[in-house]
Amino acid sequence: MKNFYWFKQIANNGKSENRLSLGEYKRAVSWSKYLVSSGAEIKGEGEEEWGADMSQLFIGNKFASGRHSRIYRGIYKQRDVAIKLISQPEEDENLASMLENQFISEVALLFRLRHPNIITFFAACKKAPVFCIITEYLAGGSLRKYLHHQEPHSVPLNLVLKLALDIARGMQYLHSQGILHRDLKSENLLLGEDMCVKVADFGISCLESQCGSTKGFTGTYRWMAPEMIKEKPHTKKVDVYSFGIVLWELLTALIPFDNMTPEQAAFAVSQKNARPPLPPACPMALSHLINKCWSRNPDKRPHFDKIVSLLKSYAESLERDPEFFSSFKPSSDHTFLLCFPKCIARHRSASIKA
Ligand SMILES: Nc1ncnc2c1ncn2[C@@H]1O[C@H](COP(=O)(O)OP(=O)(O)OP(=O)(O)O)[C@@H](O)[C@H]1O
Repeated sequence: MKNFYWFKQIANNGKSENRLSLGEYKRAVSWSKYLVSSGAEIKGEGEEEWGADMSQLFIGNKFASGRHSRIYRGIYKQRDVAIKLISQPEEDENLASMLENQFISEVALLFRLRHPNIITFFAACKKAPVFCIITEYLAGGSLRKYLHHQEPHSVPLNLVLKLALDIARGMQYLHSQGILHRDLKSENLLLGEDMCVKVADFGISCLESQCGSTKGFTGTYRWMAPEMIKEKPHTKKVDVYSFGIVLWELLTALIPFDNMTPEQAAFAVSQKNARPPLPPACPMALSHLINKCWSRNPDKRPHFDKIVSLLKSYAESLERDPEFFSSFKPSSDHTFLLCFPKCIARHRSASIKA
């Protein structure tokens, strides 16, 4: 009875497409029985703050999967939510304890984050071997899915800048909180209303003061900074590298290194300093920024504060003048990012005089 109550379908006016298939229902029940049997029991560090009130949770369809998770739509306290269920495998103790640690760390980080470009966390529940994380549901799906449906090189520049600015603002906030994301990629960027992007999936994120080695992490090589591929000590700048790759994705709508396996891409990036090819039509200002972001030397990569002010000025300039990018050429020296946005103001007054 309790199971039935907990897994009450999302009604949606009784439309059949919102019903769980028998297989999905059985799987959901099998993963959830542990949660249900614990009721709304509150245990463990911090759980009194983030522990879900199970009587308010309704699970609907499974709509996505991660490597060790299944993501369901649902309703929590009358809000549309996504429920990530993570199940520990019985047969692999190491993986089970890694997943538990990831869950604890993801919840602890999400709990303290509040920003329009970061996914909103509502609650979580923990009853080994199943854990759940309840967040706002973002109807637009992942940025990767969106790009997959676009023709290559077809996303308009004003949209590229808007999306990039949302991501950069989310990352600027994250870094201001002393947090490294470490798995920034288009799959972990979700689209909400009005094409607003939100950063999600904090499974391998860490507080800068506590980031240990990445040994054993299965991050995503195509987006991964060379120092992280080499399992060397790393800083916030690993996210700036990944942001450079995401910016390239926005401009091309392609998957980075799609002619290589992830391992080949990792080798090419870390050993041969390979990067995805910049499209010939890429505005020089953006190729300059991307090149800075994915520099081999982390110190040469700009901070998100700089990236945000740069993208904001580009977006404003493009709105005022649709030809802005064809005339604007950033200086190739390293002072460009440092003197920005004065450089743009100087450039604009020079071109007005000319
Ligand atoms: N809140 C949400 N709203 C809409 N879609 C979501 C939401 N959360 C997750 N998704 C979808 O589910 C996919 C997987 O989610 P997520 O990355 O959080 O799972 P994961 O287990 O950490 O995956 P992996 O470890 O394999 O990267 C996302 O790429 C996205 O398509």
